[in-house]
Amino acid sequence: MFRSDIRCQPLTAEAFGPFGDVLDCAGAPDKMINQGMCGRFHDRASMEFTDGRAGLSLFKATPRTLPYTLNLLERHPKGSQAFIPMSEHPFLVTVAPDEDGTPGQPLAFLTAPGQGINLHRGTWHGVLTPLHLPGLFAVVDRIGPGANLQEFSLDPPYRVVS
Ligand SMILES: NC(=O)N[C@@H](O)C(=O)O
Ligand code: NI
Repeated sequence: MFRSDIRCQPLTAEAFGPFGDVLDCAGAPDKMINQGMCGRFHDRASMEFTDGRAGLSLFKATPRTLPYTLNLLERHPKGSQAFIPMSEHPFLVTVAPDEDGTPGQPLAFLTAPGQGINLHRGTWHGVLTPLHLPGLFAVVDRIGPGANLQEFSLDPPYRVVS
């Protein structure tokens, strides 16, 4: 029993703007560095780490398959969270607007190969959801005291479809 289906859409900066930043090398670099041998796509994420600091972690997550049962959303009130894939595979990103402290209608995005995301502080999201092995990601998020995780169970769940 599902509440409804959510159809995946391609991840674009415009559609994802209310929820976070898209990290990719679209278009021309902001600057060429290293004697012209490297394009720098400069300062592309709006990161926050309230009462804490930035941490860099590696996640090795189990790949899921579509259709995907979305039964949990969470958010981090004290910090942003960036997921940078360490393989050129698309992954699933699920987010939802906040409606008076609970998540509204979720949206589902499929990344293009090589795209990463930075979730803005407090954005409702599904947990990291790779669709292919190795499920390896670099993650930049808040390291600090106190709780930084609010979870919301979706019962009945949504079904995310391609
Ligand atoms: N809990 C944790 O470190 N990861 C989650 O926040 C997630 O969004 O995957
Ligand atoms: Ni998270």
